[in-house]
Amino acid sequence: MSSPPGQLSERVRILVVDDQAANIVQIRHILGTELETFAATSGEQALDMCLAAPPDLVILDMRMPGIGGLDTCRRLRADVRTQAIPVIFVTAATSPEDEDACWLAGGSDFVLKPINPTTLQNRVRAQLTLKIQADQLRRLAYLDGLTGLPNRRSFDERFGIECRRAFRNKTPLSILLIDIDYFKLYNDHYGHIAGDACLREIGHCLAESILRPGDLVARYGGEEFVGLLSETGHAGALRVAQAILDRVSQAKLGHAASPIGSTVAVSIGVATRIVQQHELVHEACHSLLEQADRQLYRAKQAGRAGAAGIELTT
Ligand SMILES: Nc1nc2c(ncn2[C@@H]2O[C@H](COP(=O)(O)OP(=O)(O)OP(=O)(O)O)[C@@H](O)[C@H]2O)c(=O)[nH]1
Repeated sequence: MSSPPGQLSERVRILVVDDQAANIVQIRHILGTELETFAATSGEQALDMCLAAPPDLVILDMRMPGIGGLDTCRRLRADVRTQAIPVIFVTAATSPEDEDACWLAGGSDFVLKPINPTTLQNRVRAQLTLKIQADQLRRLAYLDGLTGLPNRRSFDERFGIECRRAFRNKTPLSILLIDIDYFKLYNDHYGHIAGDACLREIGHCLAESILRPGDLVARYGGEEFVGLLSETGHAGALRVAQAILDRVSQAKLGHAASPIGSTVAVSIGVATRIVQQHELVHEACHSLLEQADRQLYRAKQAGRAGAAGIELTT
């Protein structure tokens, strides 16, 4: 399959799902070797594969034993981890009801059997082009352009999800607010371009210190970053804060204008809480952020280059 220049240059992965091995072979042959294809022979297997490593496109046989193509598509759409994967149905059915069922299940397009190779190639190309563009937009919307870390919007969305999870499971949730010390003086002394490079370097230090898969580190705004540590009690959060202080200190980024030392340092405010049954989740989480901000202020007042924390038990 030859792709339009510049459109499908990324290495894309396509999952072909059909209970008949011969159909899988035919589709893979039509798509050629330029695109990476892999196969599943049931809806159940396809769902597992999509969760383990989401493909860029699923080509799905409508009628299969087990959960079938329509149900497989519905389940992909119902899960946030897989809902953005486009699905092209392959179907022998031609009635308007069957067509409708494909769209209603969340299909992006469909191709009739017997498969016309050119039709399949063109529809695959169209869906992949849209998917790549949508991925790029998502990246722009959710990543901070300067540091490459998740941005404030990513944090806000994840914070809401983690607050509700912490409330359901009665597990502690910790927030770290991290602020570069005397960053205005850094900018004044070295200039804004060096300031931007410093922000990138600190972002890198944070990403290396906040390591658990469920954790998130994001740029909160300006020279402030935020760490979200799910299922983490106060002692654990203070340990992560110390790891950040150590990592930033090891980076030895010169700060000749700093009143407190010769290298860039950060201050960290830490707050931990278990959301109680009687509380409104939204308010409890808002107060967690507020408390982390107060602790950051305390860390600054205490001389900077350190952390202050509070464990909230209401
Ligand atoms: N280079 C650069 N500077 C930024 C960016 N965002 C915010 N800043 C600067 O960060 C500085 C923050 O200064 P302040 O809030 O006064 O705090 P500070 O100098 O770090 O002092 P303390 O926080 O009290 O230790 C300001 O000079 C902002 O212009 C950015 O994206 N790039």
